[in-house]
Amino acid sequence: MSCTPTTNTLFTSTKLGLFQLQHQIVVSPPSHTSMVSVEEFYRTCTTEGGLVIVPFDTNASIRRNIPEIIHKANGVAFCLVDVPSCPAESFVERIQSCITDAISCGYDGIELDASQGSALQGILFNNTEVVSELSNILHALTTLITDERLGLRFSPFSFIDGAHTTNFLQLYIGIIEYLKHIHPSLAFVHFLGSTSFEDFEYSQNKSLDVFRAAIAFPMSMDSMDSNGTRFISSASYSPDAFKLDMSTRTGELISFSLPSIANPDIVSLLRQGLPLQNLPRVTQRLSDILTSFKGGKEYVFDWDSLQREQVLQAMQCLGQYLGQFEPALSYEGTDKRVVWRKSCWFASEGIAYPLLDTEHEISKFDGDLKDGLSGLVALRNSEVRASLEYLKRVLDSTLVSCCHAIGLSKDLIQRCTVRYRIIKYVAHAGNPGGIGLHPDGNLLSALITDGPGLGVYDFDGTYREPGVGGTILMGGSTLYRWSKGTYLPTFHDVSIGREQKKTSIVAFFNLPDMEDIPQSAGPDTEKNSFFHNIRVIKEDDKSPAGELAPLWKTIVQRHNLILPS
Ligand SMILES: O=C(O)CCC(=O)C(=O)O
Ligand SMILES: [Fe+2]
Repeated sequence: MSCTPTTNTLFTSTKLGLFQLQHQIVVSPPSHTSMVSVEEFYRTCTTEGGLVIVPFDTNASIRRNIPEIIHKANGVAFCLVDVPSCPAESFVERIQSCITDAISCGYDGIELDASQGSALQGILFNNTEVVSELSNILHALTTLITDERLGLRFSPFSFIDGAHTTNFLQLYIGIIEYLKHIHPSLAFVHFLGSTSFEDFEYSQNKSLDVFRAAIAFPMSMDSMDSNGTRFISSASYSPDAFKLDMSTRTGELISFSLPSIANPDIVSLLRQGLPLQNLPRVTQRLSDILTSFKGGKEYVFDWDSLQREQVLQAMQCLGQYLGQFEPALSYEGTDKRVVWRKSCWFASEGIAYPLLDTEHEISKFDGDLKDGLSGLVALRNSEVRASLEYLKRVLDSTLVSCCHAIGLSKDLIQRCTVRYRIIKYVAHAGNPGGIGLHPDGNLLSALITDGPGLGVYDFDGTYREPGVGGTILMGGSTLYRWSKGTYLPTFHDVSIGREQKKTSIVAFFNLPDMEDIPQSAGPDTEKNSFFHNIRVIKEDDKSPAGELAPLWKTIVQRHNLILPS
């Protein structure tokens, strides 16, 4: 991740509302990361006279200190305000009090958060009159702050209550038109085109051009002047993307969120064309994932206590919902074991995309349609949907880290799809049962389970039972094939006792079907792509003479297994 030193307009002085900035890079650390010390971060953040956006901190003494630290480094400090889960009736009052407080702490301006998960986004998009609702809210704030000190943050590609509002493009264009006409001196609009997960930002790979163009109109995008409302974009930029010279093309400000945490001197690194670092914790995790997958072992992402509580609550909700299903027999594994289970599945176009909710869309996925249709019915239950969306976020976040670890290209990650199966195991007519030993037939699986039963069989002969306590990541047989044997699939089974009940959710992350896929660099230098055909892979996985045969042989030998023929 390095590039030649840049001399583009990114590093020229520019106006933002009342302020003169020394460059066009915006530092906007996310609020959810556990920073070692918030104050320490801003102390080491070399703003070089740029804009720094600071999430509103509930700790009053931190709130008071940060603007002064930023001002000492010649920066301009805006405070990002949101009142999480605030009901619509008290929103204006609560946000007014945050703004008053932030101004008294010495912030130069305010960024109102209307991005995914914010109270304002919820209020606006649950309202049929989005623009008039926004107009009322902004009107109530003008007594506290002038437009020149105010910005707004949006994430247009995110979803609300599980789906995009049907006409979201028109809605955002409507908002921009309104802002241009009624609040022409608004400092900026900040559009996010990426989602922040625990370790990495995930680009939605959708262009923000339509919003850029709406702000610039009637001028063209590349002649956007710096006097009016500025456009700030945030789209998981890496220094490589700077070769595109975005800022020169559009005159916009470029915002960095998650990468700034590990690189508080990001402005100077970008100026010098130096690579950005990952946090030491992330670097260590990527290396541990690689080691695990090279040995065919699972990798577990631990939960903190809050996450554990939320995960188990969501799992309980899914378990209860599945309780009403008719049980069905699982497929026969290699060892002919079967288990009664209640199950359905959900699909999404990819990481950070909404769960699909039409039969037409899910029918393209590799999975039995009957269970897929049960999934569509489940999504109509708002509690179930909320639990699924929460778990999807947890699972997606671990998948993103694994993709980085195994070196899946940005483009290829975007083309992969995910199917989420929820399973409740029930006693098999009073008899113990299970799912036979197998590797999953896809690229990567992320699994959360609320009880014991999962067993992992290592190539070195060790057996482990990773259970409740973390998100379990396993390589599949497609990862083995795609990586030309560099990563081994994780062989596992499920054993369910007489009285035992357990609920699991498995995210099956896979390459696009029936397409040529570029392969990772491996020992075979001649063949750099392979044709991915799920059906052929699944057949070959089961065949005693297939590509997995030597792997089966090792597992059977090392674990002294006798598989029924
Ligand atoms: O439920 C579990 O613990 C594992 C499920 C599994 O291996 C599968 O569905 O492929
Ligand atoms: Fe499995």
